[in-house]
Formats: sequence, C-alpha cells, structure tokens
Amino acid sequence: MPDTSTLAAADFDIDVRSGFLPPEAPLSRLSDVYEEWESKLEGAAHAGLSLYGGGPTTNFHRRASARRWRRSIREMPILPLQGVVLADIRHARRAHLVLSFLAHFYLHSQPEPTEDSLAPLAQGWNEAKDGKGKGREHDVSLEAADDAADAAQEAAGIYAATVPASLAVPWTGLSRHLDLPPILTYATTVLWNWQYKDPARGLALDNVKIRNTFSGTASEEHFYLISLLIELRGVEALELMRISLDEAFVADHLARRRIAHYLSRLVAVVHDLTTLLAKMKEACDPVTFYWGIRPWFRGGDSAPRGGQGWIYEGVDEPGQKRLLNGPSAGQSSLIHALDVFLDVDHTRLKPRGAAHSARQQPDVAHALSERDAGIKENATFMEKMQMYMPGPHRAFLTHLRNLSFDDDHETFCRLNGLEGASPSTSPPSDSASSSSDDMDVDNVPPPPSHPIRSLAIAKEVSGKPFQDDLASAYDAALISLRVLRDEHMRIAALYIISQARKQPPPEYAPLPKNFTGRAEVERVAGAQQSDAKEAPGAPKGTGGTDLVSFLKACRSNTTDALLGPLR
Ligand code: HEM
Repeated sequence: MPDTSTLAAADFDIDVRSGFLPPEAPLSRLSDVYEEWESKLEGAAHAGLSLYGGGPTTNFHRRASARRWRRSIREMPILPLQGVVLADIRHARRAHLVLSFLAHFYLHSQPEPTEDSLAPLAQGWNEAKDGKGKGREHDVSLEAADDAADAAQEAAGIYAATVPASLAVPWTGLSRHLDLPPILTYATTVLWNWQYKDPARGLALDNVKIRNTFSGTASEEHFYLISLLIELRGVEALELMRISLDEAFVADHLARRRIAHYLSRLVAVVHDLTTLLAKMKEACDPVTFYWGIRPWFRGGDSAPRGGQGWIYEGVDEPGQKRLLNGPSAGQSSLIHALDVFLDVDHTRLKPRGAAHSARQQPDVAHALSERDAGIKENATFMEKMQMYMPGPHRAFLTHLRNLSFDDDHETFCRLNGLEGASPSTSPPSDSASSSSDDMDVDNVPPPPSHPIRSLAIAKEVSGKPFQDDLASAYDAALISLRVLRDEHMRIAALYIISQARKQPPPEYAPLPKNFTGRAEVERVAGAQQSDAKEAPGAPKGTGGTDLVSFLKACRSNTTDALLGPLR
C-alpha cells in the first residue's frame, strides 16, 4: 500500500500541527561564537542602513556609519561551521536567516556606483589616507581616511556584487546543510522568522509575530505575517489531502463520498487563505512595499545594476557568479502542494484541451539564470521555485507528485469485484488509462492524472454510474484555488504594477549617479527609479518573471483542470 501517512511525516520536515512551519518556534538568537553574526545584525539596525546608500532623507553621518558597518562585515573572520549550529536544526535555520539578512543588507545598502566622476575623488581620498595629499590638511584621522577610501571604493562599485567571504563561506556551507540555495528565501523570511506572542498559548493565528525585517516597518512585518498565517491555516489543507489520499487508495463508493466531503472542507480552507491574503492591504502599504521593502529581496539575478550575478568570495572560482532569485511566496510549498493534489499542471505536459497545450510554457528563457542551483534549463517557474524550498519540502512535493495508485487500484478493484472501473470520457484524453492513445510524437505517454483527479474523472463501475458528487466537489476545489489566484493577481497589481508606474517617494529615491560622497542631502526626483530596468514594459516579479502573463498562466492552468464548465 502506498504510504500516504508520510504526507505528514518527519522525513519531510512537515508536522501535523504546524505543516511546513517548524513545530517549535524558531530560535530567536544564536549562541557561542555565532553571537557575532547576531551582533552584526543588530548593528545593521543601529547603523541605519538604507537601500542604495539612502535617499535624500539620510545624511552624511548615517552614510558613514553604514559604510563602517559594511567594512566590519568584510573584516569579520570566517567562522567555521561546527558544534550546535550543525547539530541542532533550529540553530542552522537561524544562522541561515541571519547570514541571509546580513548579505542582503550588505549588498543592497551600498550606493549605486558612479562612473568616472569619482576617480579623482578616490585618488584624493587615498592620498589623504597615505598622508600625501598636497594642499590638504593632514588632520584626517585614520578612521576617516579608511572611511573615505571605502566611500570611493563603493562608489566605484568594487564591492557591489560580492558577498564577502566572512558571509559567503558559512552561508553556502549552511545552505548545503539545509539543502537550499545561499540566498534569502521564503523559508528564511517566513517559515523560520517568527516567534510566539505568548509561548504558553502555542500555535494560533493570533499568537505569532515576525522576528526580523530589513526596513523595520510595520508593512514588512505584515507582509511576512500574512504568508505565515496562510501557512498556518494551510495545516488543515495538508491533513485533508492526506486523508483524501488514504480514501483514494480504497476508492470504493463510501471512499468517494468521503473524498467529496473532504474536498468541500478544502474549499472552505482555501477560501480562508484568500481572505487572509486580502488582509495584506490592512497593514502593508503598497508604496512602502514596492520602494522600501521589495528591493531588499533582490537576488543576483536582478541586482539594480542589471542582474550581473553575485560573486561568493572564498567559495567559487574567481570571476564565477551566481544568478539566484530573491524570495517569492511562489516558493510556498503549501500552494504547490494544493496544485499537485488537485493536479493543476503548470508544466502543460498533461493533455488538458487545445488551449492548455497551445499556450506557451511561462518563463522558459529565464531558466538559464538558475544553472547554479542545478535547475534544469527548461524548468517552468513553478519548478524552479521548488529549488528554493528547503530540501525536505521539495522532497515531499516530489513524493506527493509521484503518488500513484494505478496498480494497487486495479488489484483492489479485481479483489472487490469492481473490475472495469473506468474513467469518464470527459475530458477523454485526461484519464490515466487512456493515456496511451495520447502519446506525443516521441511516444512518451503524458504523466498520468493524480489520484484524486483520476477518481473524479471516473464515472462508473461496470456500467453502473457513480451516484456521488465527487466530480463537482473536485471542480469546486479548483475554483476556490482560482479565486485565490484572482485575489493574488489583484494584490500583485496593487503592490507592483501600479507602483512601478510611479516615481519613488523621496525617502526611497536612490542617490544620483553624480553623488560625490560629500553632499548631506540629495534629491533625485525620480531620476533613477530603483526599478528603472524593470519599469519600462511589463513589470517583473521578485523572482524575475514577466509578472502579468505568468500569473495569468498560473490561473489558466488551474481552470484548465476543471472537469466541467467554468462557472
Ligand atoms: C504584497 C504581497 C504579494 C505580492 C506583491 C506578490 C507578488 C507576486 C509575484 C510578482 C509573483 C510572480 C513570481 C515572482 O516573480 O516572484 C508571485 C507569485 C506567487 N505568489 Fe505572490 N505576492 C504576494 C503575496 C503572496 C502571498 C501572501 C502568497 C501566499 C503564500 C503568494 C503566493 C504566490 C504564489 C504561489 C506564486 C506563484 C504563482 C501562482 O501560484 O499563482 N503571494 N507573487
């Protein structure tokens, strides 16, 4: 018997009480030598790090303290990974979170590099540092001279895309340990980034809060919190999937009725997820999100300076760059699991009618950027997102996807006199048993339908029609998922598309190209939108997709799975 109990097993780091969230609250602070990383993270808050060096609301002193912080990161020793950080998963996750935040703080708080205007200035600063500056007063302290040199180097873009070895080495080590890439991920910002309001009360929607943010804003907290609440509410969805699949193995009349009931409960859960998602608007300000939060998430694939990739110093060959994506809630294993369970096909390999196969697979070209993560080049966005999930969650999705009761089901039918259980003729090409007629040109059969869909398609046993509403319950679940995606598209339109058309507010306007490092306050007046490379044409998501067409495709893939008409 296929082991559906493992749908909520420790093997996959999934817990019956907390789903994809760890059952215990994440560690809130590292210990031992790794305290140093925590102090650097606290230092980031005190240094007042701002995106791209800060807009016109920052000042010389803040910029200088941010530079000093970045220098201290470069000068930090490379701490070896040993002891508790490897022995205790909570420590490993916290360490990954802290290093991810430090790296993104370090890279995205640097000012935009200037072109040639800074070369003479850099020279002057270096001379001052060496005490050689002609006509200059030689009262420049060593600290000030170092700072001046840093300012010049940063302005020249020397450090712009390099994760210093002090971060890169342990970060990549921990990433291997946790089986996810060295980049800020959904797991880092949501699954491992919360604490209890009241530890005595345990996991409840109103008893969790977010631990770390970049911007220190309520908007950023709320942004992560909504995903966290969605994961929490989704625990019941995972349970419903598990018990439905248990029944799908039995697949008799009673089991079908039970599955229909579980699907109707799943509709209610997905409805709640939609309601929670809509609550994003209650406390996450779209302007703050777009200009003041989202840029911190950028990965090496979409750096402000054109997505040149990041160098992981001390890890990779000199000159080698990694083009990893920043976090996206597209990395939520919960939503992927719902898709797999309901057999929503984002690969478009399964026959689902002419419209489905004719539509292009989204974002195939972009897949090249994921070479480093070992992702196949023609992967869809959704497949690529799985490479950013913690390894056990990715393994769970593979396990769920590969669940097939076909052989067992035939045996069961035979033993129970149910021989001839046949799929419906609508849609004819979508049944597991008729797939041989629908082979593609290479004679490779399309992947079979997932068990719940197979059962929902089946209309009769030995000429006796099923008298249940499994097919309509299955469709209702798909429609609830479509409604969730409708809401998600509204959110994306509000938080990204409309903002991309506007100028940044002053506090988020980056420094101008001709910034000399001396001005106290600069006004950019939108000369360099942080998303200038994205703003013309279709806005892109954090993960770098052509957002509108991609989200529409995901929604169509959902409704393409419907057995009946779209109501
Ligand atoms: C302000 C809030 C949000 C915005 C602006 C937003 C935006 C986006 C964008 C631009 C994408 C395209 C992929 C990419 O390039 O990253 C995406 C994908 C996705 N997002 Fe969100 N998102 C938000 C919140 C959420 C939340 C809370 C969830 C649920 C946990 C979620 C789930 C997904 C999923 C599953 C995808 C993959 C596409 C799909 O399945 O339809 N998003 N989102």
